[in-house]
Amino acid sequence: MINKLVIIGVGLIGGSLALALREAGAVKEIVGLGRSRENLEAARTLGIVDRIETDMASAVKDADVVVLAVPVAAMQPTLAQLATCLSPHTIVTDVGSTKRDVIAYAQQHLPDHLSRFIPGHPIAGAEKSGAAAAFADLFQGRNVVVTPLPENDALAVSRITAMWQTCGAIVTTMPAQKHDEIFAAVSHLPHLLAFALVEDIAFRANAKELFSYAAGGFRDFTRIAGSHPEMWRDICLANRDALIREVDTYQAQLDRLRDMLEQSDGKSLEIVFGHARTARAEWLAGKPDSQ
Ligand SMILES: NC(=O)C1=CN([C@@H]2O[C@H](COP(=O)(O)OP(=O)(O)OC[C@H]3O[C@@H](n4cnc5c(N)ncnc54)[C@H](O)[C@@H]3O)[C@@H](O)[C@H]2O)C=CC1
Ligand SMILES: O=C(O)C(=O)Cc1ccc(O)cc1
Repeated sequence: MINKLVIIGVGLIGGSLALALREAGAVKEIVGLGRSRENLEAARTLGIVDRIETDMASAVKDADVVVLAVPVAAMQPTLAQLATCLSPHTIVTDVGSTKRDVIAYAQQHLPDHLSRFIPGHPIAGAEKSGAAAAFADLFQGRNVVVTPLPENDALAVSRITAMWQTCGAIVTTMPAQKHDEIFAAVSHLPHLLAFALVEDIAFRANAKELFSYAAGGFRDFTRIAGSHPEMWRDICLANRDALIREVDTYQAQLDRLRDMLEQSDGKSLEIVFGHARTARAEWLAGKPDSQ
């Protein structure tokens, strides 16, 4: 049971966590803090938070758990502010999509609180944002990756693990470096590609005509280009070294396919498409559901 939970950034992820914990009866009081008054008011009206605060010190006073659910570049100023008013017993965790940068900010601003700063990343979400997009089931059956620090208190790690398990999530742990490399490949690269494809089509002279004929394949491939630009700017920059390596690898794959086209090498194209189709089917078959 969490007596006082503070969510900083009550958007899709912070709001969904609040709803899931409330639905599970695992929290007594939820306080919301954030940048946009309008979004916070919506969060209160929707029953996501019990009350909203504008002052960090009064928000986090005597909190058991503080969850940082702001875009990753906003983690630094948020941690700097938090450092001035955090109670020693409060456990702090984050939901950022990148982990090395957030950990570096925590090391910089909370050097004496690292035993209770537990880095985390729920692998669940959507292209929607804001409190109005939040829903309690978002984390059911989804993975949450925790990247513990050597300084972490074992009890604090188990409390954050239990918090996510209460939301129906499956918690795994790994080093932050490995986390950032994995998500560069399977999350950050696909988002970059989706944005790039839509950008490429949208600014052609005949864009309107092209879009008018785009069908389900285009919609599926580009769904994530509907994601929040500020959030994805921050993620791509925070993980730019790993993401650049993935862009280069993908570029090499495109060059390979381009050569096959130039050579009219249908046999090789079919082999690549076949491998990809089988690999995708095997991946989907191993997942608990099809998201
Ligand atoms: N959207 C997704 O699918 C996923 C996002 N994440 C991570 O979760 C975090 C939050 O993302 P979402 O909930 O999707 O975004 P969101 O845009 O729905 O919510 C972010 C909230 O933070 C507030 N905010 C922004 N800058 C702030 C600042 N400087 N100070 C205080 N509040 C501020 C915004 O007003 C908004 O309410 C990000 O770090 C993101 O990388 C993690 C997993 C999935
Ligand atoms: O919309 C989708 O399919 C996503 O990929 C959601 C998502 C976005 C960011 C994350 O760090 C994790 C999951």
